Amino acid sequence: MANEPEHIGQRSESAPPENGAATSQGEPQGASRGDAVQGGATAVGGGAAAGPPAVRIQGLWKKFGDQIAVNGIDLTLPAGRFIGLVGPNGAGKTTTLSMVTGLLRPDAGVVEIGGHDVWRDPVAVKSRIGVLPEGLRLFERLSGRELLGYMGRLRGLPGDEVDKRAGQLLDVLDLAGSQNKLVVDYSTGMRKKIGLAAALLHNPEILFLDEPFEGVDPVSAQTIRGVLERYTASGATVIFSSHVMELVESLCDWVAVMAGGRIRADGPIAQVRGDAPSLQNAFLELVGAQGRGAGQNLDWLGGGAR
Ligand SMILES: Nc1ncnc2c1ncn2[C@@H]1O[C@H](COP(=O)(O)OP(=O)(O)OP(=O)(O)O)[C@@H](O)[C@H]1O
Repeated sequence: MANEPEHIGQRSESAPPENGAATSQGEPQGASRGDAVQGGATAVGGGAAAGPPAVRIQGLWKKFGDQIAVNGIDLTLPAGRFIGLVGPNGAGKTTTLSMVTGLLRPDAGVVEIGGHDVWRDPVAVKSRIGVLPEGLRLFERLSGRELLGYMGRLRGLPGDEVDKRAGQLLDVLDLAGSQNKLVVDYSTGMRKKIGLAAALLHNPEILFLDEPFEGVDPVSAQTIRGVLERYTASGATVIFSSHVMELVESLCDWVAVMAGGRIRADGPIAQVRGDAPSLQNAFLELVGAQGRGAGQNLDWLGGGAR
């Protein structure tokens, strides 16, 4: 199990909750590389700050009908890191993040945030985390400024503190000019930014972001990046999912690779990258996509040659 020091080269997944998913235990574990580089638990003990890890996941399972979305994962993510959760479409990233942040109840498994059980101790957990979920639902009929005011009060912050923080976040995220516009009229990127501001308002210890850079222009991406780097420099933890490997490689110091509902590798970026020239190459190898054809069967496709 991931909570015990494991031998490198051995990733043991937990048993399924009942008999439902037993067949998956017999599936091939994907690239052997994944087995060789998993390093969450051992590396945490080997130098990260003392105290509980940011996230400890044990035997986490979720099925939707016959579809196993998350296949009994064990994962320990250290505190104070910039962590990327990567994986192909349908890997189980959003389902995992939803269960970790208390938005979706697992079929089985335990999740602890900063040593607190997400389902047994939700108040302690929710005061420590900020979340920018996928498909963020916002109060559309509030202005950006009103939304932050409301979220700040929900978090129990005094009104003048909410005003101060909201004003600063709106400025930094370049939303000050749109603060009185209704959220329903915000663009995709503006929604991401106001969602990020709402997630940061109470100064959480751990920030979970599902695809924070999707639909965000390069200038705003740079701004978000700066805010997140400043945030982690204070010792806080960012955990975000992404498909953009260059981004993960340049931003993160820790990565977990998911595919088919399982963790294929996790640990410091350099360790997961190994001898591969880039994280992208390592990723393709880990998820078994290396050498996948680029549409050779589409022999009819070639509009330019007409
Ligand atoms: N509410 C749901 N009902 C049925 N199946 C679901 C549901 N949510 C997720 N799934 C399935 O679970 C699997 C994992 O989906 P998930 O959204 O967690 O993947 P992901 O890694 O976030 O993918 P992407 O990168 O495309 O966003 C997929 O096969 C998906 O179809």
